[in-house]
Amino acid sequence: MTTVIRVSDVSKKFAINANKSLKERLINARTTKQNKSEFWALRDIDLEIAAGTSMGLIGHNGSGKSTLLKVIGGILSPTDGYVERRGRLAALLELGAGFHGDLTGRENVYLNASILGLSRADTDKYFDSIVDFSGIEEFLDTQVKFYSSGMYVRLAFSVAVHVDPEILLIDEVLAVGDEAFQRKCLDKIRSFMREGRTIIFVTHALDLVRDLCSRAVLLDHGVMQYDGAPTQAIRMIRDAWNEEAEVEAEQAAARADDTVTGAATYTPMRISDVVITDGAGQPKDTFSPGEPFGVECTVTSDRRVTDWAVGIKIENHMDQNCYASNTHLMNLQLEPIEGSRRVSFSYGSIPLIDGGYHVSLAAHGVNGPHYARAARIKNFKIVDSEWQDGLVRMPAQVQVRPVEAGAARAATAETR
Ligand SMILES: Nc1ncnc2c1ncn2[C@@H]1O[C@H](COP(=O)(O)OP(=O)(O)OP(=O)(O)O)[C@@H](O)[C@H]1O
Repeated sequence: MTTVIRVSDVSKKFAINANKSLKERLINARTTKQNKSEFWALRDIDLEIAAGTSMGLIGHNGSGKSTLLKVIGGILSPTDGYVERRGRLAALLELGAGFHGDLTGRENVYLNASILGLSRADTDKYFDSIVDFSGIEEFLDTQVKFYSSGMYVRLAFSVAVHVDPEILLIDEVLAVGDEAFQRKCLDKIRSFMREGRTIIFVTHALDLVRDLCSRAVLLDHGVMQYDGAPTQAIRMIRDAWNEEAEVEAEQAAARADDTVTGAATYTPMRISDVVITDGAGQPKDTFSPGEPFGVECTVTSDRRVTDWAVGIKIENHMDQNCYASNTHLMNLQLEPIEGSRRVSFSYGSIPLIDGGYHVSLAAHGVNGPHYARAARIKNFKIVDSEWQDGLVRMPAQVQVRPVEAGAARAATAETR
């Protein structure tokens, strides 16, 4: 396998100026040096990237992904170490980079294409196709400073993929395009991959990394935490998010005792001793999809309340609501409460996909006010070796059979 990019022992340091404004800088000109602090955005990164690799760079905000992509693209030079590249490279790094605001879209196509190494004659040849792909023909003679961010990206992506790059670097910019254009870009990226080109992209869309990449690099505070299979990198980042969520949950739990709200009539209730279980009362926090699952809590009311219900909600790490219900919707008529009640929700199976989840509970009137909330009070994890998109894990039977009699045998597959 030919190596097209080699990143050797790369570190990148930025100087951060404490004097933010020009005025501050002028006033403190003499002490500028003292007001500068250093910050390492990347530390000791080594990567060898073979031709045809599709690699995703993932990590939390500020972990160094864009910096690494810029260093790979030669837009930033490393403080230590070096980068070697082989082959024509096109990069979509920052919105509008490579574009001149006062020039029209048409003029920028020529300018940008020449920066990316395409001759005037070749640009003439590809021009119609570039414009056609971008879908912004009617704005071609408008200065790009009047473009929306989506229009910028449409034109920039279109130029980048028409200059016949062997290496394509893409930062999060595609996210600003509308859904139809994003789909078109992804189709183009897939066809680039089939042609054996090398693609490196930065994204927060983990599903995309799983779908498109053969390799993923996980950065954490500028340090490479993992380099390998996308599924493992995604699991590691989700675990890190879960840990953060657990800290939040602990803080929420600490507050839960006094998370009592009422409408005009204040009715103090408390939710405490929340446990995630195996559906039969045993504490458990990691499940396979389809396993029994349960949540228990104690609801306490200092005074008699006749109209009450308990609600439960499960959200994923993207804050998407995966499930919500309450005892009233489950047709359970609760006896009036005064004192404490142990409430347990049991489910025969938990049909969610691999990932981390948060459980929230609430006590409220059947149609009325909230008496107590315990938001994101507990977390649990679903671990699944088979990857699926969406929210729910649906057991499936698939059969592919020949239409012509006797042509081939039917293929069947089953997931539980
Ligand atoms: N030109 C710069 N001068 C000073 N600090 C910088 C500069 N560029 C980036 N940084 C800092 O370096 C760190 C890494 O930034 P970078 O943009 O590479 O992170 P990222 O992982 O791409 O983040 P995000 O997911 O938010 O886009 C951040 O703390 C950022 O503030």
